[in-house]
Amino acid sequence: MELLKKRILEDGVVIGKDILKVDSFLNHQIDVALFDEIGKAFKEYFKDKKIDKILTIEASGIGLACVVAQRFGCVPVVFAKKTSALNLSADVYHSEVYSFTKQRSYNVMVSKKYLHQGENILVIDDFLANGKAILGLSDIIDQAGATLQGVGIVIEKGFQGGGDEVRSMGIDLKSLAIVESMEDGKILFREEI
Ligand SMILES: O=P(O)(O)OC[C@H]1O[C@H](OP(=O)(O)OP(=O)(O)O)[C@H](O)[C@@H]1O
Ligand SMILES: O=c1[nH]c(=O)c2nc[nH]c2[nH]1
Repeated sequence: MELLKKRILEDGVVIGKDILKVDSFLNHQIDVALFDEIGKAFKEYFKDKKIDKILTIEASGIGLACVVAQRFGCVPVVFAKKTSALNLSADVYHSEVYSFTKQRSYNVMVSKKYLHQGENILVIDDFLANGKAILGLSDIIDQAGATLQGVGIVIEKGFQGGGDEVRSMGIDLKSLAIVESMEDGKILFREEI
């Protein structure tokens, strides 16, 4: 998505070897007009799929999942929770997810009330790095007996390998921008085939 790549080059900041900071438009302050374009791009890619629900993981995926859901007839958005709470049902699907940015594991949970056997699920998230978040969500979808129809990611860091692992599992993964390298702070994108 050219608009997104241009924005990453203009406003993205490389931290160390492998963190791309895009919090001025993607995951802290949010550019709603850009989100709308992102929603359109995912709808265009997944337009032939029947989608009953969108699944994401808190926190950064939630806003994106909502704009994508609007493009699929306002299907429900469900997000996996990273911490337990008094208002979370005890009857949950759960999976262990290691957070690359927080450097710790979470037992992420989705109430059994909100994912059902036979449902067609589109997973949406802001970043794909080592792939742990997507593998955890895929595991939860399997536990529910639902079907993972595809995964939409805004920024994949191709050099961390998670995206290629997800593709090798036969999952239909669409990343709107794939960063191939960030050496010396210079962002290079993977050529699209
Ligand atoms: O492919 P992975 O290695 O799993 O990395 C990608 C995940 O990391 C980020 O979540 P983070 O844990 O930073 O939480 P946040 O959404 O609260 O920022 C991002 O939102 C993805 O969910
Ligand atoms: O803002 C972010 N930048 C990153 O490089 C990253 N990797 C996983 N999750 C991420 N979030």
